[in-house]
Amino acid sequence: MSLKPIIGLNADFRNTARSTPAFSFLAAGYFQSVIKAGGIPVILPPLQDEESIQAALDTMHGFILIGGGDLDPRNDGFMKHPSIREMAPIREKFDRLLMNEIAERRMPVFGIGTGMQLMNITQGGNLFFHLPEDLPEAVPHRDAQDLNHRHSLNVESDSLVGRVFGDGEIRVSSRHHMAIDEVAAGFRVTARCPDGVIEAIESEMMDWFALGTQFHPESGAASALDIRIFEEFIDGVRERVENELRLVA
Ligand SMILES: N[C@@H](CCC(=O)NCCCC(=O)O)C(=O)O
Repeated sequence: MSLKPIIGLNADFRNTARSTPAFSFLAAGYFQSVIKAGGIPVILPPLQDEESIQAALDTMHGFILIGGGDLDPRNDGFMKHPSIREMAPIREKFDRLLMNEIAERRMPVFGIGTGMQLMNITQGGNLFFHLPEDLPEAVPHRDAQDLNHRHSLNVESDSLVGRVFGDGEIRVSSRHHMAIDEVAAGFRVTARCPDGVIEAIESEMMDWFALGTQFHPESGAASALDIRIFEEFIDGVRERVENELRLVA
C-alpha cells in the first residue's frame, strides 16, 4: 500500500463578536480535497509561537495554506488601502511564522488564494492591493452576490497546472481583489486569466516543491479537473517522502 502523506492545513480565525465567542474554522472543501486525493489532513489552529509550529510541522509531510481575508500591507511596510479587509491578526501572525518555517525547511507547500499571496510576499515578491484600481481593464475576479464566480484561465503546458488542465477550455472559481504583481525569485507564472492577472505560480527550485493558485480548486463550484491539482500535490509529496525513506534505509 502506498503511503498516505500527512498534510497540514492552517485554520481561519474570528475574534469574539457581540453574540459569538472567538472561533477557528476551515471550509470543508480543503480537507475533503486532501482526503479525496489520498492524503491525511491535519488542521492547525493559529499557534502563536515558533517552537510549537516547528513541533507540529515535524509530524507532517506537506502543507496547504488556505484562502481567507487580506494580509495587512502595513506588515510589509506599505500603506493600508481602504479596500483591505484584514484577516484576524492572530491568524496573520500564525500564517507568517508558519510560512517562514515551511520555507526554511523546504517543506512541500500548496498556497491557495491568500495562501499563495503570502508565499509570494514572504519569498520576495509583491502584490497589487486592489485589482479594480491597479488593473482597471481586468475582468471581475470576485462577485459578492455569487460565491461560485468563475473566469477562464490560460495555462503553461509544461507545468503542473498545464498537466492538470490540458488544452481545453478552462474555467476556475475566483474570489479575490488582490493579486500577485511581481513574482518572487525562484518561482514562475504557470497560469494567467486572459486579462493578464496571475492565477498560478510554481517553484523552479530543485530543492523545493511549492506551488500556488489564486483560484480555488477546493471550492464547491470547482470542476472535476480541479481535484487533480490536489492529486498532483499529494503525489509529489509522497514521492519526496519515499525518496527520503530510501536514502536513510
Ligand atoms: N486577500 C485575498 C483573499 C483571496 C482569498 O483567499 N479568497 C477566498 C476567501 C474565502 C476562503 O477562505 O475561501 C484577496 O485578494 O481578496
